[in-house]
Amino acid sequence: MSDGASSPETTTEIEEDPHEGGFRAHTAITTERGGPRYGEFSEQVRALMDNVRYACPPPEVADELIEQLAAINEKLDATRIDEWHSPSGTRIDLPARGNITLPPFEVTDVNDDGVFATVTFRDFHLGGNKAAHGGHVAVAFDDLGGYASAVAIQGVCRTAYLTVQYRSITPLNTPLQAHTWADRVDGRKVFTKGAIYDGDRLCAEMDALFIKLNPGQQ
Ligand SMILES: CCCCCCCC/C=C\CCCCCCCC(=O)SCCNC(=O)CCNC(=O)[C@H](O)C(C)(C)COP(=O)(O)OP(=O)(O)OC[C@H]1O[C@@H](n2cnc3c(N)ncnc32)[C@H](O)[C@@H]1OP(=O)(O)O
Repeated sequence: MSDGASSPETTTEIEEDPHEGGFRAHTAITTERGGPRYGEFSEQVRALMDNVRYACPPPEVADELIEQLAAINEKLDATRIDEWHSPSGTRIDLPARGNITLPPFEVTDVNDDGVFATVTFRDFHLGGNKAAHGGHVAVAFDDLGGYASAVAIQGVCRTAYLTVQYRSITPLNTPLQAHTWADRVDGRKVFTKGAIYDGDRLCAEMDALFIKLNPGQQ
């Protein structure tokens, strides 16, 4: 991420972030939560999902995997904490801020023209016939569009609507160029656009409205 990037209202200490609503008006930004290997941990989870998407385990392997996965889930369950303190979504040093539910993206620049990122849809984002699932494309746009809106209006926003035009196949396992930008700001409303390219080829476009949250808004 560029050093001079403007950022929405942020906080590094959760204690400084009074929680007044169901969706915080501040975004925690961290680089240490979850420890130095949280990125590797996330990547192992993505690899697991990639493998599961294409796995056809014979019954005896399924028996073994179920036991191992149950043990892993028990261990993970014991480490669960609340949404506001969890590393996922706050680790700006990691792909998709360490949120494994998002298509992994790396923000390459944030400037007056918006947010620029490289996004890679994985095997587990398969829709069909080697193309990314349209819903996952929308997920990438929602997060990166929310980011561009937050930067433009200096506060966390919620999506009011989001339309995607699927112009051509969005390939898997290919670093794609994503760009989202605030096209127009009108009070709390941020009309935001976006595009994802595979080289010169336009894969998808976004047209969305994000609304800045009022203080304490649920
Ligand atoms: C240096 C490092 C920096 C790093 C920084 C990293 C930080 C990154 C920052 C950030 C990244 C994270 C990004 C995440 C993004 C994800 C976002 C989501 O997925 S949100 C979940 C899905 N969305 C919902 O669940 C919303 C459900 N809907 C609602 O809650 C409400 O309807 C809401 C908030 C959208 C609006 O409700 P109201 O009560 O606040 O406001 P009202 O008065 O209804 O609307 C305000 C204006 O907007 C128009 N409006 C509202 N909805 C509209 C619609 N669907 N279409 C057209 N206009 C609409 C209205 O007509 C009104 O316009 P008039 O002011 O009168 O001109």
